Amino acid sequence: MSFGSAKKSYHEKNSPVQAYIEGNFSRLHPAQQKLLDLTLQHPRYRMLGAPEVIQLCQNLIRSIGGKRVLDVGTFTGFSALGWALAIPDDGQVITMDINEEFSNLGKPLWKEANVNKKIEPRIGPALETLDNLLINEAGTFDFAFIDADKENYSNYYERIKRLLKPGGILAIDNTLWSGNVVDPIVKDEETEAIRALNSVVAQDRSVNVSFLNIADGLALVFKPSDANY
Ligand SMILES: C[S@@+](CC[C@H](N)C(=O)[O-])C[C@H]1O[C@@H](n2cnc3c(N)ncnc32)[C@H](O)[C@@H]1O
Repeated sequence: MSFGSAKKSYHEKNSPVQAYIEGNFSRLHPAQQKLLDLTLQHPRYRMLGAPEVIQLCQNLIRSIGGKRVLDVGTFTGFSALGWALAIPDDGQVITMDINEEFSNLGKPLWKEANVNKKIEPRIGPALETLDNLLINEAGTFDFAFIDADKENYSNYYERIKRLLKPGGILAIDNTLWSGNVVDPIVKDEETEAIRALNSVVAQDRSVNVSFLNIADGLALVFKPSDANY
């Protein structure tokens, strides 16, 4: 089996199907489009979240009336901007990264979209930020997006389940990892970490799940409205 084409970066794919979907259904705010264009010039642009994943998650946030969002992995702030645009004025996005500089690209666009006051960057290892939030804010978040270091995906999952409100939604990005998760030859640490997380999610009967073959793979985890954890 060949995974050659699947291993191309999502942002380098340019199929007619993708062009059709983007051409007809993309609803990026002008500030999102600017940040997308700017980030694509960044040397590490491959880390950028896929626009249709961001749009899907924005729609989920709007549908559940989400106000408080956790964003694990800020990079240039493209995902954080999406969540901030989807929540009301009194909402809050806590976005986490170990690198403070990446988000300097996005901050002027957060301001341009007039959502900067809703976004709170927390610099440092996301695991520490989540542990600190667990002290007083368990069960208070409507939506979370995991998109940082793959080795910690299972740790993020376990913490975020408790930080979400009953009825809250968690989206986990890159769960296909360019197809590597189904390629038995690939055994690097990141691939193994994503496989381990996928296996935990697949077997976790305390949540509802959907695994989407969109962009680089997206696992959606729904905390039931009667959850008691
Ligand atoms: C894939 S990028 C995030 C992309 C962003 N969500 C978007 O939609 O454009 C991953 C980010 O996670 C950050 N990161 C890596 N390890 C981390 C850690 N232990 N704690 C917090 N952030 C981390 C990296 O610095 C990088 O900016």
